Amino acid sequence: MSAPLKVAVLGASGRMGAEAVKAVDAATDMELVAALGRGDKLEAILEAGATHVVDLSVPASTEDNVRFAVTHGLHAVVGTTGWDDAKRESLTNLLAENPGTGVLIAPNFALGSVLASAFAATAARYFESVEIIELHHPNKVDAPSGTAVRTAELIAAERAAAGVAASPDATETQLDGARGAVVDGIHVHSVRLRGLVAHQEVLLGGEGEQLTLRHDSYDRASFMPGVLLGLRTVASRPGLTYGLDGYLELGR
Ligand SMILES: NC(=O)C1=CN([C@@H]2O[C@H](COP(=O)(O)OP(=O)(O)OC[C@H]3O[C@@H](n4cnc5c(N)ncnc54)[C@H](OP(=O)(O)O)[C@@H]3O)[C@@H](O)[C@H]2O)C=CC1
Ligand SMILES: O=C(O)C1=N[C@H](C(=O)O)C[C@H](O)C1
Repeated sequence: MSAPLKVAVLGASGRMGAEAVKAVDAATDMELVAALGRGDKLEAILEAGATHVVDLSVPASTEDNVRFAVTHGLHAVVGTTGWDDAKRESLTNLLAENPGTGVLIAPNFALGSVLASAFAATAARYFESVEIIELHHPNKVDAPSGTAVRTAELIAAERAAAGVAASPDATETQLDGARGAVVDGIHVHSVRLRGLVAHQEVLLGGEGEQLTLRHDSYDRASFMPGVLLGLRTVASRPGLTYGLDGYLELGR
């Protein structure tokens, strides 16, 4: 049997971080060597001998955390939101200077969510209209969700490749925001409601019909198989992988 992966969790006291600490602790092929929160020195990861980092902190700190890990040759599995095109490009350049190091940025670790986004992208070329509704707990710090942004990107890419026109919309809005945010031409609506965890619907409309693809995370345990899959795979995938779909055989 190979030696256990030595894992450090960043954002360890948060909703997701605490769940990841439990999941890593319970995995027989992993050893939790550090659990860091706000204010802890990143050098503690090195002192603990970590080979892998899980970042589940906040958008304001995730870039510094991951760049620190990569600079020291540690593989990183990242669930924190806020990784826009410019930040991912800059990270790709840093990874080129540190060959052999892998980073997975996964907007959503739930396998059902990853599949739902892939199904939505496949379906999107066959429908005239498409919009996304994401629904989350009210303590979420950002909107739209990283998952919705990623889903919109995948849908837009498929529609562009198929030469599908923009969704029809003759609306003149009376109030700013009434039609949600627009990501790559796709309207995204964000709901924040007590009692929710993480949910998304992709609405696909055609003449006389609608297809709705909905995914629900009722518990943060739903994200843990994806976190563990990421940890087990990331070292064998040097460079940056954006989306857990990159590690799954989705037949696309
Ligand atoms: N990819 C996925 O599947 C999922 C991703 N997420 C994303 O993960 C992130 C965290 O979500 P959630 O757990 O709900 O948020 P929380 O606010 O519950 O947790 C974030 C934690 O990070 C801590 N923190 C702040 N700054 C730092 C730092 N510099 N280094 C280390 N830790 C720090 C916070 O401490 P303090 O409280 O003191 O600020 C807090 O404990 C979000 O971006 C969210 O969108 C969430 C669920 C699933
Ligand atoms: O903050 C959350 O809770 C979640 N964040 C991620 C996102 O922004 O997509 C993943 C999931 O939706 C839960």
